[in-house]
Amino acid sequence: MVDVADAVRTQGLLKRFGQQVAVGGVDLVVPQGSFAGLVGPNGAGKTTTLSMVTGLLRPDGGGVWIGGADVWRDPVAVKARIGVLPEGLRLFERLSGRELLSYNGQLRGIPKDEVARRAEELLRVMDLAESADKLVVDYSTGMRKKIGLAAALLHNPRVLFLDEPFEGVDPVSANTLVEVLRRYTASGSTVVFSSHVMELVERLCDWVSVMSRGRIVAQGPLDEVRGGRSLNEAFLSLVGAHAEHGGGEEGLSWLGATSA
Ligand SMILES: Nc1ncnc2c1ncn2[C@@H]1O[C@H](COP(=O)(O)OP(=O)(O)OP(=O)(O)O)[C@@H](O)[C@H]1O
Repeated sequence: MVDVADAVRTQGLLKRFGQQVAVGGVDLVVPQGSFAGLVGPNGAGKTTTLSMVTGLLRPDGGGVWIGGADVWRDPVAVKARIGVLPEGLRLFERLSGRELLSYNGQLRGIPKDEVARRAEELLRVMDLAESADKLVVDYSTGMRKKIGLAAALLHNPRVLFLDEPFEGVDPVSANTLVEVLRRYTASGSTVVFSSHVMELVERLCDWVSVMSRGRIVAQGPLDEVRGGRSLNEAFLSLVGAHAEHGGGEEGLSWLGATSA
């Protein structure tokens, strides 16, 4: 049964690329109002999962529900409820930050005056007011993440999906992002973000899903998944650090200074 109290739920989500199973039957659950982290080693299937959950990549099997609505049967209704900051963020480079927000708001069908009001507030909160008329192509990595997040928030979605939102973002900008996201979840909205940075997930999240090799290997409230350890220790024991990456200290005997 699909519980509408869940912001996100997938059942048996499956994706193959040729012979390779990238996502092999994922049952992801994120309760409403969570600040949820999706973690896993490189290639675990996080981006592929998030792409299917947000309606960007068609699954080969299984289902996805957001607030109880089927993403692939009812995409228009679902897309009105979600905001997405995808990996490798593609933006309209030849627009200014302000124009980008205005264009996004109009695409979402929000009245022009309201778009302008929200855009100004978002630009101010994101510390982008001074760069609002600069072209996006001239933005730095952190500025791109911030304008991408502003664009994803403009229509006030109920669930926000962020793929590696803090990658390449300096600590000051990261703090700004965190403050905005905290305020957003405090009002009952849900954030789902993927990350490799365990300390960040531990600091921000109250819910964690751990993926390894295309499957969920642990999922639940942060403290339950940690089980009295640091999230990093729990993560390493869950994903089997040595098995997954083909051993640790052995090999590379040629690397480093030698006395010979
Ligand atoms: N378009 C594609 N074509 C072929 N294989 C793909 C494609 N996209 C992903 N894969 C494969 O699917 C697997 C999962 O990739 P995915 O990008 O979802 O992992 P990830 O957990 O997001 O990794 P990372 O942390 O490195 O970003 C990988 O083995 C990857 O090589």
